[in-house]
Amino acid sequence: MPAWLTRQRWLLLVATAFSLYLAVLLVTAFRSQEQLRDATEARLLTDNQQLAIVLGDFLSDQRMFVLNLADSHEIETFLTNKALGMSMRYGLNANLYAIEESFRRKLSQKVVLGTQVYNRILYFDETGELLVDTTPGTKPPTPPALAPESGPELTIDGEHGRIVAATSVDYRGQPGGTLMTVANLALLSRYLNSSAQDLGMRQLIIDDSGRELTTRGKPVLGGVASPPLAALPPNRLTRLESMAGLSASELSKHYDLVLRVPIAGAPIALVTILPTSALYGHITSRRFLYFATAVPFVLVLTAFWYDRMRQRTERLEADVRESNRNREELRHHNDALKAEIERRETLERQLRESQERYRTYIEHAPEGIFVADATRRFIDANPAACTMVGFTREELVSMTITDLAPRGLAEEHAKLFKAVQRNGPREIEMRLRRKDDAEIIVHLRAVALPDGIVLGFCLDITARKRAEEQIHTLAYFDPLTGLPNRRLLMDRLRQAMVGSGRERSYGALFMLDLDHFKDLNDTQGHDVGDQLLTEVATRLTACVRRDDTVARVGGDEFLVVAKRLGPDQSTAAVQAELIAEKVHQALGKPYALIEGRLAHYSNASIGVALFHGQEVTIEVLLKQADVALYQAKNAGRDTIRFFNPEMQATIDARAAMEAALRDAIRRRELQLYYQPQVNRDGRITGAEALLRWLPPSLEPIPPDRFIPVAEETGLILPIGAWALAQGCARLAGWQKEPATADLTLSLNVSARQFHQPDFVAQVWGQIKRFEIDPAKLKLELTESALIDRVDEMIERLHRLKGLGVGISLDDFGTGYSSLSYLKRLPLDEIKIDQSFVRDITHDQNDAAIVRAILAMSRSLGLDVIAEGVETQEQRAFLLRHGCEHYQGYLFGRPGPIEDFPAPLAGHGVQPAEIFTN
Ligand SMILES: Nc1nc2c(ncn2[C@@H]2O[C@@H]3COP(=O)(O)O[C@H]4[C@@H](O)[C@H](n5cnc6c(=O)[nH]c(N)nc65)O[C@@H]4COP(=O)(O)O[C@H]3[C@H]2O)c(=O)[nH]1
Repeated sequence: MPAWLTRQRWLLLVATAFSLYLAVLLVTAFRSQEQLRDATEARLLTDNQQLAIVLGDFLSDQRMFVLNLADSHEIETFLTNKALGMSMRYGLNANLYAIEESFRRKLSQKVVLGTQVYNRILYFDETGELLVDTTPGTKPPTPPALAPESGPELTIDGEHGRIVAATSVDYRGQPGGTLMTVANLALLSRYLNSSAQDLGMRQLIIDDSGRELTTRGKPVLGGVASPPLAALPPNRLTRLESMAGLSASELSKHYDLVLRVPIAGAPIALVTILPTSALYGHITSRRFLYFATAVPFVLVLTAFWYDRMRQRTERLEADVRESNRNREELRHHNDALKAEIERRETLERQLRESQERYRTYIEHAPEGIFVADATRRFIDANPAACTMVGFTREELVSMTITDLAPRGLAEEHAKLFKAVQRNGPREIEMRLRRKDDAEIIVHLRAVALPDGIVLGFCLDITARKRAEEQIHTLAYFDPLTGLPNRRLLMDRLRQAMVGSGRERSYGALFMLDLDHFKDLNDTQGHDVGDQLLTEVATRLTACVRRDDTVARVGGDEFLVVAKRLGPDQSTAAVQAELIAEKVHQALGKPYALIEGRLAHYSNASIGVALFHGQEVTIEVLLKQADVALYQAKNAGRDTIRFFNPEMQATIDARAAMEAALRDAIRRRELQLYYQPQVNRDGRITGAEALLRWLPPSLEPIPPDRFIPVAEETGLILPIGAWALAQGCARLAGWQKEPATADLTLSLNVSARQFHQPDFVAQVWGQIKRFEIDPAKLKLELTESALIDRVDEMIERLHRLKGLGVGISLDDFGTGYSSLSYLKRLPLDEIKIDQSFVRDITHDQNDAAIVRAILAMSRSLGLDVIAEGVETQEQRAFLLRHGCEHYQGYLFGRPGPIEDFPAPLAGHGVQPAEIFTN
């Protein structure tokens, strides 16, 4: 079945076919019914015409009858006698009597349908006198004036219900009077179809005024003339409703059709009125047929219309569904669009706000912010940037980044710019040229943006850099000779030892001491002594290779580190001896002091210790050189001595020290001394706990002697743990008394102790154990404790800070820290080393270092405490330059807690047993 032939279509087709079939049937029926209708009408007409002929014949008989009477021999006899002059009395009356008798006979003879046709026969003479009357007694009708030779005249007298026929009597060309017959008008009704009434039809005869003359049964018109009936077109079936005057008449209530057939020879007509049903009752009504014919078409049309409507409805429904779906989609799209618009508006608003916010940040940012496009041309700069380089914003936007480069650095700046564009953010320190041609150092953070734009955040670190450089120079170089000082020497020596191990070659440490230098100083003064030291430095430097190190580590003490002396000990020893000899000779030459006016001869004692990698620690190596120097001096000065196995005795002494320390620990000969720390008003704010070895019946052994041994041997770990517990116990005691509750306690932590992985846990354990306020505990760390595994140590410091403990950086200035490194440490306090404080009032360098440290600490927001303050001058100097915390003999020496100023001494809490071995 094809797709288009759906169930509905199938039904439609069947309905159409059936309807067409029905239509054909109906048309056929319609046509046959029409024929039947025509035939019925024709028969009705024929019937009526035949009846009219019969009636016409009847009337014609009347004429003939009167004509025949006029020609009767009785009348002729009469007229002849009359013409002969016979008088009435004697003959004519007899003739008239004969006429009358003859007439009477004729009357009775003329019978139609069993009824006598004529009622009366009358004969008038030519004057109009009635001669013969078959029915005397009633008023005779008036004879009409007939023209001679004219035929008989027939008058229908509806009023009197008679048909009067009159003819003139002609006697040999002379008028012989008038003869009249009167017939019963009702006789005509006898001819009318009696069965018509049964069929619902009525037949009547009307005159030319429309008056009803005869009727069978009840009169139809009720005696009233109906002119429209008389005016009906003859022999045609006419609908009453179409006729003026009849359409609304009483007649039209019962009848629909009328047929008038004129009757020949008289002014009358036969009228048949009938209802449609009487004529067409057996014929299916045309309306029905129309209707029946129309039904299939209507059905088909309806079906088609229905199908169309159904299709349109389906289409409409589909459209509606589609449109609903579209509307739904549209609504979704609309909602999504609205949400998107709202989201974008919010974003735009946020963007605007954020742009304004960022613009404000940028405008007020302390950092200089430069923006350059892909061609390196500045397109924006904030006020801080303009201030930094001295150009206005308008001037800057007409410049490129290389215009800010100092002479010779343009290419480097351009390269950096390209590198940022290619590889992303860069952080670098660089130099810039100001408008006044001054150079500044900036810390630049450059980031690349889309479209090649580069954003640069600059911090002017010129002042800091200068201070740093100054600190560095002052901290690592001997200001008199320009040689590295002890700190730098230690660093170089450590590097040399590491390098020696890596390169598998020996190196040597030379320790020199000028013989009798003190004498020169004392006799000629410090200036001359300084001249000698400067010259010694020059000669020493000339004796060694460029990458060897010559350092001045004390008044007349010099150290030389020589590297790469050979792969084996003997070669190295030879090389070292050569160098020592060379030095010895160089230093032994005369010195022209005081501008050549004083010739001075000086010798040096030299101790040499070879090293190979890190077979011994740096401290041991120094000790070895020291021992060798000691030997040289003992040997009468001006000599060179190598450290040798015999010198091992000194080392052994160290081992003995370790053993003694172990015993001391066991015997609990260690004790914490407390040295007060004060503020600018001299009020005690806390104390530093310092370890003391107190052997019975001997002088206390200072920590400088036993702590290095403890560190080397690892004994510092239990000692440090004990000191921590002891310190916390002391703090707990202080916390109990209002007078001491605010005191802080600084505890020294050695590098080895700090490097223990569980160190933070140990500290926390003691804090919990003694329930102390962690903020009152300060841990003092030296820079050397933080040099290895920097990130891990910084993270550990952060965890300590997280406990609430304070962190103090001990011996500041003696280490190697750069400011940028220090910035990363979470410090609370910096402790200026006593070596700087000692000569602060008369040594410009130390004073400058201390000033720089104080300024730097201020900028980093750190507290500063100066240690080793012994004099009021030192305190005054420090106070003047912003140092507000002090520690030193001026305020109190380290001592047992009992010596601590009352009432601060009392109330200690004894920790439990501390030593495990
Ligand atoms: N000339 C002079 N010296 C002053 C003055 N004021 C204080 N001092 C001394 O300076 C040193 C300060 O301690 P430090 O720098 O931490 O230096 C300490 C510290 O590094 C270490 N040390 C002391 N106790 C401990 C401890 O419990 N554990 C660890 N790991 N090291 C400790 O031993 C070093 C030396 O300690 P001490 O001999 O007690 O020496 C102490 C102290 O007595 C002064 O006005 N003039």
